[in-house]
Amino acid sequence: MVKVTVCGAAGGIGQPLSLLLKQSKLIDHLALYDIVNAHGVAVELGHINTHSKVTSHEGDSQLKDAVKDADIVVISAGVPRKPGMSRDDLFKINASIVRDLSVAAAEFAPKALVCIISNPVNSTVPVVAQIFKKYGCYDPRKLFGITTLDTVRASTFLAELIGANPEDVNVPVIGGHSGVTIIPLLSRVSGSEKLTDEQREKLTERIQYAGEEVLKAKDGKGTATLSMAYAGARFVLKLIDAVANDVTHTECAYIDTTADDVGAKSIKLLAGNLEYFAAPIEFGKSGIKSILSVEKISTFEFKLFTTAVPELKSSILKGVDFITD
Ligand SMILES: NC(=O)c1ccc[n+]([C@@H]2O[C@H](COP(=O)([O-])OP(=O)(O)OC[C@H]3O[C@@H](n4cnc5c(N)ncnc54)[C@H](O)[C@@H]3O)[C@@H](O)[C@H]2O)c1
Ligand SMILES: O=C(O)C[C@H](O)C(=O)O
Repeated sequence: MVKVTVCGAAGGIGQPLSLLLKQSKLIDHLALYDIVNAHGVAVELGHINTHSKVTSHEGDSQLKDAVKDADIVVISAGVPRKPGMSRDDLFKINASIVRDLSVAAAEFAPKALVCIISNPVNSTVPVVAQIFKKYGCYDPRKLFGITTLDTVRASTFLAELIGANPEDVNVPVIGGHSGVTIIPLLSRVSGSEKLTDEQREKLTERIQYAGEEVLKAKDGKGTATLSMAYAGARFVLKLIDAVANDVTHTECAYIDTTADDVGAKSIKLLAGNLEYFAAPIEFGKSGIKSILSVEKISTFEFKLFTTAVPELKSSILKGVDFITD
């Protein structure tokens, strides 16, 4: 019996993400939670003739049932950016939303694999960790900040430039999910050696600021939703497969670097003591199995990395300090 709960299910990301999850044969129970409109979304998705049962849960009083005994809790609840805002500007509102939802997860689904989409991911992931620690049920292997959209974008943009099929390109993206903390490892993809230095720099900047590209194109009406739902589903469906079929998958995600002491060494060699970092990971039904090495990076990528570290450190601290006893 696999239960997946989507928190923020009536939102711009939550709706298409729930639709994509509804297509999975591996989910038995898809629970949709939002403070508004979850019922309408759930009734409609419930008409789709795929395996999972869909339930709706609206408002605080129904949060417990939404998350109770979930195997996977996905949090996309919160506010998206408006023009002129940074992701960090969302912290004031979204940190409290993510905190309250993770309190419910810690109380009623303490063993769940928890996936965070709500921005600023670099800080909201530490908020969740602090809550699970407070409730005595923290397992660093089970917490994931979803950064798959960065890999999806980097792969699309690189494929365009080198004339490859985008489906055959998979660019690992490390660091975090915001501006300069987004570090695409273009050098890991064969064909990228064709790029000139100028192309590499421009491409890296486009990947780092692709969220702004969508924000601008939507002209004040939100940020990435559909591509995020695609990316979120890609990650969560792999996690579901891991849970249901006891198999191992690989993706990049923003994780607690203590999840795997051995793998974290390569990050720590680069970064000193960063507590959270986006890295390629292998995961199975109990969460992270190993953090894959990020040591072999180019000089250009190492420079990106050193630029990212101060912002990552302060974003992590902001999330950690948000939860006090
Ligand atoms: N990780 C990523 O790569 C990535 C990509 C795109 C967007 N995001 C972030 O995802 C978040 C959601 O974006 P969106 O476009 O779906 O926004 P949205 O406003 O369309 O949807 C958010 C939903 O959250 C709900 N919500 C608000 N407070 C809630 C609460 N306490 N409990 C449950 N639900 C609540 C709202 O009712 C709404 O339905 C934003 O923070 C955005 O910045 C992250
Ligand atoms: O840019 C945003 O604010 C949303 C998201 O983080 C993105 O990368 O598209």
